[in-house]
Amino acid sequence: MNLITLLLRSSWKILTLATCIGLLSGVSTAGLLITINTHINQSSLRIILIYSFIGLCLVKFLTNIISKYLLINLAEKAIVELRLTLNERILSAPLYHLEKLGKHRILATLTDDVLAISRTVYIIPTLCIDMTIVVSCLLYLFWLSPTIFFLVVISLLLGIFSYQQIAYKATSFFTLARQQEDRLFKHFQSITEGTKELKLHKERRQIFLKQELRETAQLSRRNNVVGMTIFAVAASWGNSLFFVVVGLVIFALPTFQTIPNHILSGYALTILYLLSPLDYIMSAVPTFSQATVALQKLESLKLLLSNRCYESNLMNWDEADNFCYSLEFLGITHTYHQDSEDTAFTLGPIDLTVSGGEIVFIVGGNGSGKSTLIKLISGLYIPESGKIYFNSKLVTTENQEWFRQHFSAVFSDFYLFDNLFNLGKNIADDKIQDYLVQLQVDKKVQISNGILSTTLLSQGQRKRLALLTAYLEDRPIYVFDEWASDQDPVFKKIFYTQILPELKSKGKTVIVVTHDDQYFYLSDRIVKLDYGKVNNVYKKVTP
Ligand SMILES: Nc1ncnc2c1ncn2[C@@H]1O[C@H](COP(=O)(O)OP(=O)(O)OP(=O)(O)O)[C@@H](O)[C@H]1O
Repeated sequence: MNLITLLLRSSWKILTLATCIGLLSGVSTAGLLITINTHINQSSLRIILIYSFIGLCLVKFLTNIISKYLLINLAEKAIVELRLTLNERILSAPLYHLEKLGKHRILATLTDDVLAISRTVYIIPTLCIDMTIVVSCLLYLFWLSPTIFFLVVISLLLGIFSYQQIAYKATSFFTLARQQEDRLFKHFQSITEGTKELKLHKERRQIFLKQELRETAQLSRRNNVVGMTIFAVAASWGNSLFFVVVGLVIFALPTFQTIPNHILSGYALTILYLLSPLDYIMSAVPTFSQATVALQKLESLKLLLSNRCYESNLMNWDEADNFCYSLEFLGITHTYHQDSEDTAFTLGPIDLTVSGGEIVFIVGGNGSGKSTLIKLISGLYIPESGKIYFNSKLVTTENQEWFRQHFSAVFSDFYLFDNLFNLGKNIADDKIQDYLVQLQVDKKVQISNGILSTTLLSQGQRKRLALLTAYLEDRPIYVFDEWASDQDPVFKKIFYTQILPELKSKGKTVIVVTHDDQYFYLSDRIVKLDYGKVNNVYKKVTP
């Protein structure tokens, strides 16, 4: 995808209209130059020239404004669409792919790359008009004298070719600078997520600021400066080349053959006029190069290309079932591929069948694969091998999105949304208030129009609100990843002895990752994991 297709996709009609009006603006500029040159080479003042001059000034003024207005609108639309598409694609990309990229790369893309592309889109309006001016002026020069025109064009091509060679070198520095940006965002993430640790440890903070952050920022700055300087040199070279052409036309050519005065003045006037639009075009090239680097980055992250997943999200699925009769996993596996395959972790193959209304506990030591298993179970990871059947229906890449809609989950690294309306359900505030009382957070949080008054709470309280969200979702399968680990003993007991049995009595399937062995007896089944393999499946344990 390049910038032009991005703009074309936004609205090709506006682009065509703006280009036509821009063309008119360019032609009126050439007309103005012709009028001025004709007047300079005439002894008497002709009224028609004055009217033409005024008329062309007016056309140039109006077409300039209209064309720029249309293109600015188009540019804004393209940027909004790029932002929205990018966010949609991120959400539809496979979770494992996003985890591998890391938050810092995704943030760098959403901020830096979008900004680099936006900057380009903003200069496009003036660029289009300037290009039409250049083309119209060149046509005028051809009309004045085809022979001199070819001389000018050869010099121009020479200039463009040498400029391109230099520009190519400069782009490689922009690519290096962009790589540093990813590292820079990783440092920003350390600052926002590691504030407490950095505040507490002076030496760590200073080493981080001076060695890591400053070094990366300097490296990025240096590469950008080198790239920009190369472009500045190239632009000056191109500019000087034009004066060389003017010199050749005015001083050198007349010594070989007689050239009429109106042609000489026409050439000098037009070439000098061309300097300004050409300068703008040349100064726009670095911005274009940075945008190209940004677009290449987007494509290398495979965010714009994950069409398959994206389209599967847009397909119309059957309504999600409201009961889980059976959930079968046959030989499912997942591997976290590492640079060295020796350290890669593989979960599975796992065979497991869960029925509706069953409470299953998943237990095991740290790093045994419990969280990975529930990501596979809930359809967030696509199994590398094996099959999943939900209510006897085979789950495939195409209906993965539909499958996921049967789960409500509170993960250990959950995110709490304050707007409960985005659940797509119309639930009265009074009902939610009752739940807040049951969860003992009513003194801290109020609900108004489906929005929680605050989410700035203790981790245990936030988890209770996440549980409330899951409750309201009212889906057939519930998944809790160490939900009770942050709860006080009283509420932990309420969770295991009241909330879980209540869900079960409603026919919900409940899958709980837990270390709380004193409550193991409440489960219908315990799946014990040991380094990615199912070690044991215990049937109901008695207290
Ligand atoms: N995104 C990831 N990329 C690479 N490896 C990962 C990733 N997530 C987990 N792992 C590895 O997979 C293994 C299992 O991790 P997992 O989080 O599933 O374990 P767990 O049983 O939930 O552990 P804990 O009880 O500590 O939460 C670990 O060895 C971990 O290093």
